[in-house]
Amino acid sequence: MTVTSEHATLPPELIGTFDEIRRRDPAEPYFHQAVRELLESLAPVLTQRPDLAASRIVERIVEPERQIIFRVPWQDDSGTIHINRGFRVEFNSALGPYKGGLRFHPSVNLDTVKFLGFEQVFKNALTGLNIGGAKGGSDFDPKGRSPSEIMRFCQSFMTELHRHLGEHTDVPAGDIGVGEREIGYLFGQYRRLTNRWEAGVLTGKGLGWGGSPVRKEATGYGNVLFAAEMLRARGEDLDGQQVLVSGSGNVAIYAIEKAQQLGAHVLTCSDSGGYVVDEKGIDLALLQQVKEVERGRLADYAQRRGSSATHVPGGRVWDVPGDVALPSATQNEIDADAARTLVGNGIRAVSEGANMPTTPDAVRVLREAGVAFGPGKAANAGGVATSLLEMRQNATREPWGFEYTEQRLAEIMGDIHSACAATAARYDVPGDYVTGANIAGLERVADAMLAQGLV
Ligand SMILES: NC(=O)C1=CN([C@@H]2O[C@H](COP(=O)(O)OP(=O)(O)OC[C@H]3O[C@@H](n4cnc5c(N)ncnc54)[C@H](O)[C@@H]3O)[C@@H](O)[C@H]2O)C=CC1
Ligand SMILES: O=C(O)CCC(=O)C(=O)O
Repeated sequence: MTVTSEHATLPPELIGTFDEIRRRDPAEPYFHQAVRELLESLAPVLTQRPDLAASRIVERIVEPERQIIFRVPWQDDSGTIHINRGFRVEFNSALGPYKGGLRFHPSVNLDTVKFLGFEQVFKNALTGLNIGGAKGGSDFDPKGRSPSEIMRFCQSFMTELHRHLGEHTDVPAGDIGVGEREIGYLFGQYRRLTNRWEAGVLTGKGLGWGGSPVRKEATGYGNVLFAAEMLRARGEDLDGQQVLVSGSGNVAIYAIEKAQQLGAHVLTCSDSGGYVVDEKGIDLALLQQVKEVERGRLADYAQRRGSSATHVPGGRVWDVPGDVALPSATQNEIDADAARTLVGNGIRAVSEGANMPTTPDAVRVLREAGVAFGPGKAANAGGVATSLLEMRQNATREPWGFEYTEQRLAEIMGDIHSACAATAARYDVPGDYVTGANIAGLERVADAMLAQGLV
């Protein structure tokens, strides 16, 4: 083994493990990035827990339990046949049934799904609940497709995937391009194929047929609650802060709502066509009308909002000065250059609503500048945690109210923040939420695996 500068940040005993991952799956850069980020945090726990190395827990944890790749044929409205590819990576079920969302986006490939599934394992462990980790999706592009095309695609996707699912086996939910509408089509097809009303097999369902209050809001709300906890630990709060949000989908919209409820001034949001800066603060009702109801573009928001809002085609929200950044669109959307701009503009906290939105170099820039940094596996865990609350309501057939469910979410986010902070302090890196989240998540999964024999 040749040790190179690329290995400098890895614990020496894990260099071989990391090289082996790259040798086996050389075309998976996102997965390598996610694994490296975890391994870089593990030196202190490996020193204190020699049982982990002896049982080769890290080598086992980086290998998915199962990867499913399948053909998804479907017909568009004009009768043309399309063939997409479907994926489900069932990464780890030591803590409970596989759990994690489905992403429909043309960029989806095995690498994307694998990195997301890997992150999901530790995120789900951090919730303190009994859920394993998985992720799935397809390279299907829903943009511009009619509702009946979306329905036919979902039906074809589920026709293959259903044999791998079950409320005690694997429970998907939404992610990019998959919301309540798509979950409805997927559930309908699952029910037809299995002849079972098995509500707990999918989460993110509609409220009238087994969904949970607050699931739709949970990821965005949870991320803002996590950011508020990080600020509180520094003697600050969100009231009056200038907040930058990227994205304008599910996570972004409900992050904006909760930040505004807590007194923040949300200046920005974005989509793949560009971003909006609104000096009066984002008008949530208008944003929801444009994005959730009309499924339109942000340029329409700026046009209808009047003089307070500017639409900037292309570009990035991170050039706008602000106090708190909530990246809520997609992976690697804050690079080192954007991070330096944020730091130069006086950013005080960055909390990841999206999965892996900050590149490793950018994370280093932020941490070295003393910015409070909430990694996605902790900060955006409110969505999956509320999915578990949905499954709980499905199992008992007892629906909860909005306020009660939101209170449970707030408690879970507070507990996740405390677990990360306490673990960071225990390993002599107080305030380092990355190390805290990685070690706390890994230890919970590892302990379950050790208790279950050679799994
Ligand atoms: N929906 C959920 O419960 C959870 C979602 N997440 C993560 O949050 C992020 C956003 O997901 P959702 O809001 O659910 O999806 P969504 O489909 O509702 O919205 C995605 C947003 O990101 C933007 N976007 C996507 N790809 C982009 C690209 N390549 N360039 C620029 N903008 C892009 C879209 O324009 C849209 O505004 C993803 O990283 C997802 O994995 C994390 C935890 C839970
Ligand atoms: O609610 C879920 O099961 C999964 C949410 C998700 O995909 C995520 O946390 O990234």
